[in-house]
Amino acid sequence: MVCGQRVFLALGANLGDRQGNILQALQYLQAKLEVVKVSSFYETDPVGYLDQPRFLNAVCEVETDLSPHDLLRLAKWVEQRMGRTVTFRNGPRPIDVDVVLYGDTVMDEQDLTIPHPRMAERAFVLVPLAEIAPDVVDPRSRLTVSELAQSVDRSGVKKSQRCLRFPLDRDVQKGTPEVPFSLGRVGVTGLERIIRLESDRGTSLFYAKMDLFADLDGSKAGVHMSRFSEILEEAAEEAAGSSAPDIETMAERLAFLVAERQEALRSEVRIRAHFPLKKHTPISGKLSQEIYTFIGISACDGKSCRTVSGVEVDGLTVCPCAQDMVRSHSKGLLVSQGYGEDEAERIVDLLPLASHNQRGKATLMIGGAGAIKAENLVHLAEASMSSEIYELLKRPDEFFVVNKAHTNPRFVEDVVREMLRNVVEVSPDLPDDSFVLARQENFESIHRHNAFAERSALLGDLRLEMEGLRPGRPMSLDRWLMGV
Ligand SMILES: Nc1ncnc2c1ncn2[C@@H]1O[C@H](COP(=O)(O)OP(=O)(O)OP(=O)(O)O)[C@@H](O)[C@H]1O
Ligand SMILES: Nc1nc2c(c(=O)[nH]1)N=C(CO)CN2
Repeated sequence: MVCGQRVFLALGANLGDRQGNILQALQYLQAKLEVVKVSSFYETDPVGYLDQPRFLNAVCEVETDLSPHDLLRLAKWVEQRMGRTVTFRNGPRPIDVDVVLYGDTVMDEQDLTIPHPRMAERAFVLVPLAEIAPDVVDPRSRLTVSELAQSVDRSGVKKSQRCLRFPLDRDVQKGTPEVPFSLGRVGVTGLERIIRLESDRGTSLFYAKMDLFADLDGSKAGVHMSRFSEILEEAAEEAAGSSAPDIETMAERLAFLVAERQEALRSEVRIRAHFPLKKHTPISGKLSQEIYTFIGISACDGKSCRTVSGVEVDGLTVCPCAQDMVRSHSKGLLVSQGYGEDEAERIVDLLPLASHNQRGKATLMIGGAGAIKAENLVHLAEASMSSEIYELLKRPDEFFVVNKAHTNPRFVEDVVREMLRNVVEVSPDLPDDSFVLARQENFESIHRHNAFAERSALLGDLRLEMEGLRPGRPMSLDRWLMGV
C-alpha cells in the first residue's frame, strides 16, 4: 500500500443484534488492520430489496498494508465468520463489509470494484462517510464525499445512539441506602496512566498508577459505581492530558477535579510513578541511570488541598548485630593466637568486619506548604541507609559501596531515625505543622521475612523530640490528610 492512503469500509447489519454485529465485525477486522475512526451508527431504510428489516449502518476508516484484494478477502472472512450465508443480492444479512474507498485507487476487476460501484447513490454509506471524512475525494467523480452526500436523498438515514436496551423497572441506586453509613473513600484503585510532568529535560512522559477516591454521604445511595468511575476516568484524562510541574501538583489537580465532579466533601488522590535520575558512580565517575518511585498524595475538601510528596528508594543495609558477633569472634581468634587483649581490640577496630547485608526500601514523605521536592528527598533517604546502590558499578565503585555499607551498619530502626534527623536538620524553614513519614523495609538475606520500621509525625513534634523536650507524638498520614 502507498503510504498515506485513506481506506474506508462500510458496515451494515439487519439481522440479529445489529449493533453487536457491527462492533464484533470491527473487532475481527482489527486482527489484520488498525481501525482509526468509526462513524456514528445510523438506522437506515432498506435499499434495493425493500421487504426486509431496517439496517444499522456505519463506516470506518482503517490503516492497513493489505492490498485491495487482501482487504476484500478479510471482509469476506469477517462476514463468513459471523455466520453470513449466501442469500441474494441486497438481501438480509447479520453483517456486510464492503470496501468503499482505497485512497485514490480506481479499479474495475471481476470480483472487486473500487470505489464501491454503488457508493455514490447510497445515503447509508455517504452520510456516515461524510461524518468522518467530508473532504475525501471520490477518485471516480472527483467530488468530495460531502458533495456526494448532499446529492442523495438522506431521508431514510437517521443517526442512532449506541445503547443497550433492557427493561428497567426500578433504579436501585436512586433509593436511599438500606444501611445509611457514609463511606470514607469510594473510587478506583490501580488506574494506570501515562502522565506528563516537567523535568529538567522539558516535558516528559511517565508511567503512573493512581488511586482516586471521594467520600460518600450516608444518604447518597444514588451513585452508580460505573458512573462514578466514569467521572473519575474523565477527570483523570483531563488532568493527565496537560503537564504538571511535579507529581504532587498533578495529585493536587486531580483531587480538586474529583471533589468538584463528585460534589464530594472530601477527595483523595494517590499517584506513584517511576522516575529516572542520573547519578555518577562514586569512584569511576561513570554516569548511571537510577529508577526511583515518586509519590504524590493529595486530599481536597473542595477549597484547599493537603498534599504530600514522597519517594521510595532502594539501598543497602548491613546488620550491626551480626557484625558485632563477627567482631567478638574475630577478637577471640586473635587472642587464641597469642595476641594480647588490647592489641586484639585495636585490630578488630581497624579491620572491616563481615555481616549479613540486604537490599532495603526507604520511603520518605513530606507534606505541607513548601515541602521538599521528591527529587531532593531521594538523596535524604539514600543517605540514611548503610549505603546507596547503583545500577552500574565498576570494581572500585563496588568496593566503595561494600566498604561504606560495612562502616555504617544500620538496623531498620536506625534508617528511619536517620531519615527523620536528616529532614529536621535540612528544613529549619518548614512550618511545624508539616507532615513527615519515614519508613524502612529490609528484605532480609538471612530470613524469608522482612524487617520493618516506621514513624510519622508533625515536623514540630519531631523538632521537640530531637531536643529531648517532648516524648514522641504520632500523627498518621490519614489523620494529617484529614486535617484532624
Ligand atoms: N468494493 C467492493 N467491496 C465489497 N465487495 C465487492 C466490491 N466490489 C466488488 N465486490 C464484489 O461483490 C460481491 C458481492 O458482494 P456482497 O455480497 O457484499 O453484495 P451485496 O452486499 O448483496 O450487494 P452490494 O455489493 O450492492 O453491497 C463480492 O463477493 C465481491 O466480490
Ligand atoms: N439501508 C441499507 N440498505 C441496504 C444495505 C445496507 O447496508 N443498508 N445493504 C445492501 C447490500 O449491500 C442493500 N441494501
